[in-house]
Amino acid sequence: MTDFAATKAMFHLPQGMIYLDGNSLGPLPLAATKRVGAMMQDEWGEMLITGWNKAGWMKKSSDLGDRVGRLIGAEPGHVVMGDTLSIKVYQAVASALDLNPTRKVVLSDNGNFPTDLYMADGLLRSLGDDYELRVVDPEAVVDNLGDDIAVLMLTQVDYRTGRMHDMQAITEQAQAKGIVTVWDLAHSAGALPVDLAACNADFAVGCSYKYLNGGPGAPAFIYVAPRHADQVRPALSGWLGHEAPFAFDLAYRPAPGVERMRVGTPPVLQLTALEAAMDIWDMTDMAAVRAKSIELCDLFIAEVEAQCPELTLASPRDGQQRGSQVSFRFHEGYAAMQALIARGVIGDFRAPDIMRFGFTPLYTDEADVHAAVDIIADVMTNNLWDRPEYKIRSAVT
Ligand SMILES: Cc1ncc(COP(=O)(O)O)c(C=O)c1O
Ligand SMILES: Nc1c(O)cccc1C(=O)C[C@H](N)C(=O)O
Repeated sequence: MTDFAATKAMFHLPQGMIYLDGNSLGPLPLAATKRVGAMMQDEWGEMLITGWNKAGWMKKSSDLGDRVGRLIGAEPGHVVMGDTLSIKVYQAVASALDLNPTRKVVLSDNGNFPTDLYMADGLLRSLGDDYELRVVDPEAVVDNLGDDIAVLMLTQVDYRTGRMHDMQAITEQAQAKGIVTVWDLAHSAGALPVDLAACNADFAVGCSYKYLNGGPGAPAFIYVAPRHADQVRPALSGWLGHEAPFAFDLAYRPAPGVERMRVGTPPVLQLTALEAAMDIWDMTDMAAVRAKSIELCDLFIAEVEAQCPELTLASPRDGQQRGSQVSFRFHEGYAAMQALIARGVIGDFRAPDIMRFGFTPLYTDEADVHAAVDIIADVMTNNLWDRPEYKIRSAVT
């Protein structure tokens, strides 16, 4: 059981705004302001360098890794926080390739978030001309699990449409072909129950600024399965992944387990904000979050389809096949989203024509869905999007 009215009261939700973009950046947990303020004052301010020991700054990456790990079905001690997701993708793919040294191909799909493809491409280019990044349609992944594939790198939930890959089935099929798997859980962690251990996943990565509500720039996480954790060789062999960072040895020796995936100094202010967010997650049950998320998404789809025939559903209709977002296609989707934002309904736009809305039961309820749909219907029925100022694209969309 989760008391969603209680969790909603724990966030700062600006007056007059219906926030449907927690799939990109979660809102501020009220306790974070005080907690980060106190950390700055009492720890950074008063303790200075001694804070690393006295305030336990160095342990935060693994303590929080375990708290995030609970939401994604990781074995305790097998998730660590740090760096950006792009970096964690690079590390996971590099280590996965290293476990499969006779093969040279990384397989992914064209629904993946571009940075994952860019990072894999950059890594493979540095390894030599005989390495290849092969990108296929999401529906063609299973048919392309050939004997030459070393690593399968997929994002479980498509950032544009919310379509989900079946992690358990695909992992099993890939491993049967000798392929090592890397799952990006950016749109899964905090959005739906994930069970990495039950899926026998090899590596997983994700970010903490979306559904987890750790704030802009919050650190990423990485999971390495227990059977690989003491075997993998980190490609980014930073000193904090060393067995004895403060021995200052000139030779690199990896730390035991997933700790070796740490690179450099942890972002302590961001980790402190994430602690406040995880206090809320500690009160929740992912099965209840999932049930509520499907209810909210289904309600939104039904109401939008009843009132806005101009919009075409781009997400799977079946809640079990969908993450925690709903996307609609509209030829002037960018302008329509700007018109909505101007009226307090915050979603986002993904090229070429997708209007994307995230549903986050911790702080979004049925009343928000009804209120948002009223405004969407007004914008669509009365063509309120058709104004030149809504067509000027900003740098960040
Ligand atoms: C699937 C996925 N991977 C990676 C990223 C980005 O990673 P980073 O935190 O490095 O910006 C995002 C979103 O920004 C994403 O949706
Ligand atoms: N990480 C972001 C950023 O730094 C700025 C703006 C947006 C983002 C995002 O997270 C985008 C997101 N991954 C997406 O699904 O589109």
